[in-house]
Amino acid sequence: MATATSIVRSPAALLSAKVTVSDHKPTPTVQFSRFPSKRSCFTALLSSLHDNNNDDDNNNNVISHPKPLSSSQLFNSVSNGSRLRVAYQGVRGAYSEAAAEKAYPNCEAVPCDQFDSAFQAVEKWLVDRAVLPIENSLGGSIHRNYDLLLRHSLHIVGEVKLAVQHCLLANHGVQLEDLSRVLSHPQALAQCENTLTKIGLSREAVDDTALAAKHVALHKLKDTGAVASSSAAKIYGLNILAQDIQDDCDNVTRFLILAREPIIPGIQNPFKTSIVFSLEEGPGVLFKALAVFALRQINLTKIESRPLRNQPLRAADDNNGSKYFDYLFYVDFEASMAEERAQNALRHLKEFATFLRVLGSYPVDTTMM
Ligand SMILES: O=C(O)C(=O)C[C@]1(C(=O)O)C=C[C@@H](O)C=C1
Repeated sequence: MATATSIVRSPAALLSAKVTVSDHKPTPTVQFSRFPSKRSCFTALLSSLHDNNNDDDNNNNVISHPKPLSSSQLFNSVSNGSRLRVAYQGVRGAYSEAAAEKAYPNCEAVPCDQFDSAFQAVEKWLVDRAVLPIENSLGGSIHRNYDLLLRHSLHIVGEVKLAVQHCLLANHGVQLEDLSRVLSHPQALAQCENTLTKIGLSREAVDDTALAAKHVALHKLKDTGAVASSSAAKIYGLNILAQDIQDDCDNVTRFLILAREPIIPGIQNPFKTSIVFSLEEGPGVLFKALAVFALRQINLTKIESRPLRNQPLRAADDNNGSKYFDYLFYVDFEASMAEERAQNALRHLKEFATFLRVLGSYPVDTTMM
C-alpha cells in the first residue's frame, strides 16, 4: 500500500503540494511549527487518495472520496477495508495521538500542526475523523476548539476521555538542578502549575507537549526540560526526571470525535448531546433557557459561554449608554436526540433563542467514570 504521512497544514496547500509516497508503513514526519526546521517535511496526505484502491480514481486522477458516515461510526475501518484515518493536533507522542488511538485502536493517526488544520483535513476528505481536546479537569476549556466548532460544519460523533500523566523530561545526563526553563503546551503547563512553581522553572508555551520534547532533544538543550508524556520520552530519546507531575493525580482531558456526517442517535447506551445557542439580552433569559432542560429532568454536564465574534458589542435598548457583549452558549446535556424529551426541550428553546445549532448527539465515554 502506497502511503505518505505528514503534518497536515492547510489542506488547500496540500492539494498543490508535492507528495512523497513510500511503500512502507507510514512514519509521520514531524515539524516544529514554532521553531524553524531546516528540513521541509511538507509531504502530503494526498496519499490517502491513492489508498482507496479505486481503479476509476487511480486511472483518471480524480480525487476519490470515502463514503459518508453511517451509524457504524465506531468501527475502525472505512467501508473499503482500509484503516480509518484520524487527524489530531500535535506531533507523534502528543496526548491527542493517544486519544485518537483510544477512540479508534486500529486507526492511522494523522498529525496536524493546528486545530484548524485538523478540522479542514476532515472537511476536505483527507481524513475520516478528527479527535480534538475540548476540556481538561484541571485546566478547563480549550476555547479555541469551541470557536472552531462553530466556524466549521463538522459533527460531534463521539467523545473520549484520557487520563493525562505528565512527566518532566530532559536530555540524558541533565539533572533537575541544571534546568532553568521548561517547554510545553499551555494546558500542560497549567496542569503542572504547582509543581513547576515549586521547582522554580520558567515556562514557555509551544504547540503541543511532544513538540516540546522533540525540540529539547533535537537541540540537545541542557538548561531546558519538557513537560510531556512517557511515550514522548521514548520517541525522542529523553530521560524522565519526574513522573506524575500534574497538580492532581486525576487529570483527565476530554476529546471530541468529529466527522463530516452526524451519527444516528440511539437510546440503548447513555448518550450526550452538544448544542450552541444565542439569546436576546434581558433579565432571566439564560435562566429561562436552562429551565427547558430542568423542566424535563435533563441533566446538564457542561456550559460554556464564548463571545459572539462578529458582533461583540451591542447598545442596550434602555438608552442609558451601556453596551452589552453578545454571547454564544455551548451546552452539553445527558440525553439523546432520539428521545422525545430532548426534542421537546430544543423545540422549547427555539421559541426564544436567536440561534440554535445541534453540534452532535453521541455516546458518552463511560470508561473513566
Ligand atoms: O500537547 C499535547 O500533547 C496535546 O495533545 C494537547 C493537550 C491539550 O490541548 O489539552 C491535550 C491533553 C493535555 O491536556 C495537554 C495538552
